[in-house]
Amino acid sequence: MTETVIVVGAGSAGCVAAARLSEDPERTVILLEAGEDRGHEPELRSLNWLDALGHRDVFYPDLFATKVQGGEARLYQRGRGVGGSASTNAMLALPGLPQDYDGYAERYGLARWSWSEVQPWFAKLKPTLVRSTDEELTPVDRALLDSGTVLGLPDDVDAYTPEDGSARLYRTADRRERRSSLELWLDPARGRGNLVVRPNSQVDRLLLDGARVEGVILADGEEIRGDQVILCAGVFESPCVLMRSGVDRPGLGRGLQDHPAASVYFSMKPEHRAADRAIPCIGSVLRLSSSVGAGDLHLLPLHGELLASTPPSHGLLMAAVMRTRSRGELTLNPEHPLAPPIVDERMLTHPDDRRAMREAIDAVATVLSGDAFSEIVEQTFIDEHGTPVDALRDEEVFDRWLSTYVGDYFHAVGTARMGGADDPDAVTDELGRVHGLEGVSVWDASILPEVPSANTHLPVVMLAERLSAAHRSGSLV
Ligand SMILES: Cc1cc2nc3c(=O)[nH]c(=O)nc-3n(C[C@H](O)[C@H](O)[C@H](O)COP(=O)(O)OP(=O)(O)OC[C@H]3O[C@@H](n4cnc5c(N)ncnc54)[C@H](O)[C@@H]3O)c2cc1C
Repeated sequence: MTETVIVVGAGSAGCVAAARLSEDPERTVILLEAGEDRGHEPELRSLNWLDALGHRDVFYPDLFATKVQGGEARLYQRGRGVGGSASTNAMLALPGLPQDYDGYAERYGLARWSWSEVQPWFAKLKPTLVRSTDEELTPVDRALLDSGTVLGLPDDVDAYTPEDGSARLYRTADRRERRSSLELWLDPARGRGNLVVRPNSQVDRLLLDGARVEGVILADGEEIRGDQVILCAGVFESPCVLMRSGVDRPGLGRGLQDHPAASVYFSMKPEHRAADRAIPCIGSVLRLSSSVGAGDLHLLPLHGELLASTPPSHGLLMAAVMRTRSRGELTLNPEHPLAPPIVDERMLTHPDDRRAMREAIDAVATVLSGDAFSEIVEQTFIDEHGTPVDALRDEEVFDRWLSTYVGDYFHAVGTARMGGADDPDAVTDELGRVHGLEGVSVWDASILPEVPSANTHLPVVMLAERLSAAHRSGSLV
């Protein structure tokens, strides 16, 4: 054996990294995961995301985030266990827009992460996805697919292209079950003699000899030695492992971005109330542009029995701002450094983000009053008091509502971002190697410098695929 690589965290990125790196029989790969190995339980395989969402044992119970300044800290959903968030997410798969990646090149000097560089990698991932068929659409999906025209946009465009309009979603699934990082990458690799998968192994910090990393130290004190450590512990934990190891780059933990999202609920007319648990509960999206960005808003529908806190037999339209300028940060919990960090998202602090959200909610109201939704919707409401969506026309009501109800879209990135060594806010170089240390890299959502205009699983898989290839060849291809 010539090299031992320790991969920390078995989620979207870690499953890909461990599988790809262990293709070389000369390399030993040890995949360490804090949670259990239960990614094959039926709830996590189900095509209906609500089954996974209801399986609380596979989420971190104690990760909280303050969404907006002055607001309460609320639970942040994050998958825990082999499969990570890739086994608990809603399976929606989008690559993002050319301007997202061209922005990485322009604003952060990351020319090798421009759209022309990443597009071929997204093209290779497309055959692993399925696109919603007519049979898989809920009544709410069908109404949304007919609603682009209400906003002057085309209906039923291809979501994998940058065009605005209503679109059927692609999913990390086949026609029967989830097919994500665990199923497509890690499972086929598990029989290899040079790959060890260790659940219930939370990494505390790096094992260091000066600036040279020699392995990791687990929370129970066990030392595991290796030549390279690749952190894939996710946007909240990879920076914490570095912080607990004494890394103090100014940008570490800063630069956190997510998509702010807020939902308008509605009760359905009786003939549309039954949601079939077997079909995916989200099958479409409507992409549009605000006055501050192109393709920067998503309207996403959901149909079915949602959360315990909301009435059954209803649906919602969620408005999400997909290009954001606001940034938050995370810090270690001073009393319990091994517990989840303190997360302050500071969403909507930038006026453009607030303006984009205003326009997104106006678009929701317009769509809900169009013919397609009037056919199926009985009543709209924006809170537990049954306040109708029209109340949001008032700016004061709108701001109060946002401060209480705006959430994230589970798409956090940016807490250990890529950039040059002379860029004080950069934590890693363009290959994910941590500046100032030798032998440790970050390959997960933490290193994306801005949140792309997409649900983040597929961009993270693209990142891990590309960095795995670079690890083999020595440079980005
Ligand atoms: C509820 C939910 C719904 C989502 N829906 C979608 C969607 O539909 N489409 C989409 O594209 N994206 C979606 N996302 C976002 C997407 O899943 C994430 O962006 C992506 O999975 C992040 O990948 P990652 O590898 O960075 O982290 P993760 O997949 O979160 O993996 C990190 C792993 O590291 C482990 N870990 C953490 N700390 C340690 C430690 N110290 N030692 C060892 N292991 C550790 C964790 O337990 C976890 O398994 C959703 C996310 C959630 C939570």
